[in-house]
Amino acid sequence: MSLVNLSQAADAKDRVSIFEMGARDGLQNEVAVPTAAKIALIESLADAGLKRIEAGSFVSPKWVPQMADSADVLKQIQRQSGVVYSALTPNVKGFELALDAKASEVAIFGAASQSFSQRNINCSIEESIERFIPLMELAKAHNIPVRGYVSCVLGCPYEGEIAVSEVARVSEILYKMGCYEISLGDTIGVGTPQKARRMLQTVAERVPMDKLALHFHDTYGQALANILACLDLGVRVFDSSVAGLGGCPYAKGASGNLATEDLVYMLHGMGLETGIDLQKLALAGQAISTQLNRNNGSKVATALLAK
Ligand SMILES: CC(C)(COP(=O)([O-])OP(=O)([O-])OC[C@H]1O[C@@H](n2cnc3c(N)ncnc32)[C@H](O)[C@@H]1OP(=O)([O-])[O-])[C@@H](O)C(=O)NCCC(=O)NCCSC(=O)C[C@@](C)(O)CC(=O)[O-]
Repeated sequence: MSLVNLSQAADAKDRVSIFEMGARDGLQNEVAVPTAAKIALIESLADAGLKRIEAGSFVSPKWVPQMADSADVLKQIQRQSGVVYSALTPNVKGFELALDAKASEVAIFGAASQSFSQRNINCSIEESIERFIPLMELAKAHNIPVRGYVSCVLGCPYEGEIAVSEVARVSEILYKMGCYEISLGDTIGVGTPQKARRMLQTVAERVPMDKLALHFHDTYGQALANILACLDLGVRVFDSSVAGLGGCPYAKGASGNLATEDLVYMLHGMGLETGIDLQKLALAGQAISTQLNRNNGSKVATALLAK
């Protein structure tokens, strides 16, 4: 049996939803990005047709100073109707700040690895779940949708291999707590196609496939292959980062998410719709790359803009 039923994936004229991570997952690792540049990035992403944009995070500014201006960013962006501007919130304090800044939705973030949980949010997996309970209650009371992340689904920078059963267990807990979607994060980008596929299949036994998203960092250049290997299982939500920005400050060596431009190019090539204008997206990625004085991490954008 072939790894991927490409014809089935390509025949499905359905839409794919992309959650853009550049302004949060991307910029959380970059020093001294002016607030105005973050705002310009987010506005240009919405102009390019992105409908789901993670705009910042309300975490401790001592832990992640790069995100300390998230309230200013969310308060100052010109919003487009139909676009979701979300923020990470690890606890009630973060949720209250996100609410005040009028985030359209928030995300809680847990992990399938105890060591990563401890390093990233200073508590065990079980303690993190306890912290999320009052946040979920508040979100429900305010009618704010909550997304859930599970990190280290294909490996941990501190523990190595992570059991897929543990990924499925944590995913199911977050889903049953009320997260409307669970994003499965290959935080350090070590996954390969068959592993990714097996992991998704196992999680989908406990959380419906249409409530799952894939969030693959591209450290080893496997992210696009992993997504391709998972597409025919029915997953239709992917997290990616314009110009391949980013990485996690608590996962040493982790590079950015898969570049959104590269993902969109592949999906369009397969006949799948994203609603994204690739040329505008490439220009948005180039602008922030120039601002950061770094090479554009998207091969597709580099090729398109060289024409
Ligand atoms: C979770 C905490 C806060 C626990 O940190 P802690 O030190 O255990 O928290 P605490 O409750 O003891 O509070 C300590 C201080 O932080 C403040 N504080 C407490 N909470 C907040 C808040 N929400 N916003 C602002 N300030 C906050 C609090 O007020 C206090 O201030 P002080 O009295 O010392 O001045 C900390 O560990 C933290 O901020 N971690 C953030 C880590 C992070 O942002 N990591 C990157 C994002 S996750 C990621 O990238 C992975 C993902 C999602 O993309 C998926 C993937 O790729 O796998």
